[in-house]
Amino acid sequence: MAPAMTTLKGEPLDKGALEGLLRRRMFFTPSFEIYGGVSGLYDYGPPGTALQSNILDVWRKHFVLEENMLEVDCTVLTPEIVFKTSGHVDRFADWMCTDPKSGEILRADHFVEDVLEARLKADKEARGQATKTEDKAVDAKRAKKAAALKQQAVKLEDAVVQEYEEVLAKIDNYDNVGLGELIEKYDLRCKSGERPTAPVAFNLMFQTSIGPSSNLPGYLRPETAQGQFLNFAKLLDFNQGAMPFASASIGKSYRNEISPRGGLLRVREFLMAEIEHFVDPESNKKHSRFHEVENIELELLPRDVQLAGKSTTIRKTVGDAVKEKIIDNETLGYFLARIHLFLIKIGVDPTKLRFRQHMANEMAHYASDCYDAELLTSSGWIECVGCADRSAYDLTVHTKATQTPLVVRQQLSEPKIVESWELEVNKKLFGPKFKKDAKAVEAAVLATSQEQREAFAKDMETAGKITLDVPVVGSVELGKELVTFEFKKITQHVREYTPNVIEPSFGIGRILSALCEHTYWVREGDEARGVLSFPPVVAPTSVLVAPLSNNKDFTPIVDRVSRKLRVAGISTRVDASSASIGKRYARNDELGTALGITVDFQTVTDGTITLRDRDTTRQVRAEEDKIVAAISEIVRGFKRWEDVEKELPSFTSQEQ
Ligand SMILES: Nc1ncnc2c1ncn2[C@@H]1O[C@H](COP(=O)(O)OP(=O)(O)OP(=O)(O)O)[C@@H](O)[C@H]1O
Repeated sequence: MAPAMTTLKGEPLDKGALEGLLRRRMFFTPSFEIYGGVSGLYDYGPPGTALQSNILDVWRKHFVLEENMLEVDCTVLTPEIVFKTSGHVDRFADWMCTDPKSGEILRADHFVEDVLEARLKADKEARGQATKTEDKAVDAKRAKKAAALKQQAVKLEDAVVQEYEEVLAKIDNYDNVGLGELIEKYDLRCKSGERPTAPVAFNLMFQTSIGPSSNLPGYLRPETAQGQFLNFAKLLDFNQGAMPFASASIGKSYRNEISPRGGLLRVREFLMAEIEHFVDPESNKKHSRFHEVENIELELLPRDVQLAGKSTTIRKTVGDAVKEKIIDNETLGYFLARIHLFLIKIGVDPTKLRFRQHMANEMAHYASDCYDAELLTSSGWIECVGCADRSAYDLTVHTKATQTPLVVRQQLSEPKIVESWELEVNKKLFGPKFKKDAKAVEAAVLATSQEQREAFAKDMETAGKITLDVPVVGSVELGKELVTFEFKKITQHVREYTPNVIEPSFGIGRILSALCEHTYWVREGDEARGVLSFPPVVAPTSVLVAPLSNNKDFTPIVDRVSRKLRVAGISTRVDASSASIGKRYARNDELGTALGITVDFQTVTDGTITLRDRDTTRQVRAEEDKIVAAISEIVRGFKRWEDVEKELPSFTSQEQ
């Protein structure tokens, strides 16, 4: 089981208090609430929206700008043929079962997980109680009673506890049959007391139809990736044919989750930021910048550890993990390290971050290896970034389906002699014979593989014709007069290959939600108050500007300071309300505002203002321009509060 969740200061997390804060301060809120809401749909309020856009800003700088990625923005609406080809129509599904009595729909793996975890929890509590009674037993009679209680209270045998823990460690590896067997073996019951129905596949995509005639079926995309793959040839051209390169995209995705839960953790509409890094498979997936990250240490939970029923991570440098093949290749290792650095930069607690390798059955249908960046939350360890090696799967299937070569043509420095089945098409006869389908038929002939050509050459010799399946057109017969096959030795000046793809895929809502838990703590005082210690680079608002009172002399100064901050591109919020300065600070601590400026009577006389740090509540005092410059450095991540404190005189006030 996942360890108990703590706050930034190591206290047990009061989830209810944090949720109350996030709701009260409108970080996010259920959509359509006044109509009763729809589960799995959330709106973001002002601080949530600002936090999200700051996380995205860091993401763009950390990945897109740093690596010259080609950012695209593709459509959400996607024709069915795309997802049929990519395999999503047939396989993008979760296992679902039903409570036969109440009709409640359950996600089968979550159901098994929940029941086993609840049993383990009850067992743990019972054991704890029995031990306490035992400790207190001073005479023989009471000791006997305590022993009897222990017998009664402990419901699970040690071996069963171990079995449950082993099942939970590899829960993602079970398919419908496996989950069904677990339900039967452990007699798992729904809330109604009944056993659920056998798990069946439920496709997670939202179906729709495009256009008024309803004859073009489509789906809302469940990931942004396909748009990037379909544009591969154009992107390669844009990149002047240079490999490797990466595309990136930020956009909404949609999944009809069986049972949304955990607030933003499992929703039906969510923002993804995805990278598709295209790499030559013959390069051993080496990465030219690997040396920059090879000494970074990661907490890894490899597949074999989980299969052994364990969940203890191993700490390794990325360099060693790649050498030892715990991480398959440099490019995958490079991105895991870059993901680690990004998450730390935005404020994720490094002690609540691990990288878990997928088990064979858990991997999406397109992936050949996958590591998830998981963050510890009050709902346990949650996947927030998936980093999959999608091999050449997507580009290959789309090439086949469309006869559009999504490949790289690499000029060889030395020509290569290869033996190959070549074909010749008689274009003059194609037009009259196939009319409007001529182009499609020709493309299908040209797209045939070496194996197909060899078989067709034999068919042509024996039967004098071949039969070819042409997408959309159907089955077509071609005689010798239309196409001929010949085995030739040819000199190749160009190597043609389908790139492999490494895909880091970020769920922004999950990251944001986990970040709120990781940065939350409670400041004790006359009244305990929540604080969200976001790093200044992502804090929803960088600076609070607060006049000490509503004295009219303060107004022009407040206006001038906030204008200067705005001109410097620093997000600012003026709070000239009548609440005490302490209350205004506390409100902004809950909002995660990084810094606070106060304009007071001294400002009117000597032009100095104070600057307060949210986390320490310590203050410095200096001239307006010096303070604005210091804020600018902190917000851009160039200086820390401690550096500013060394440079500017400190200031003490009663209400910090
Ligand atoms: N329903 C969802 N709500 C919020 N974020 C999601 C959801 N599904 C996926 N994500 C985010 O998108 C990222 C990439 O999606 P991916 O397909 O790898 O997820 P997944 O393996 O299907 O997730 P899970 O197993 O938790 O359903 C995830 O790491 C997660 O952050």
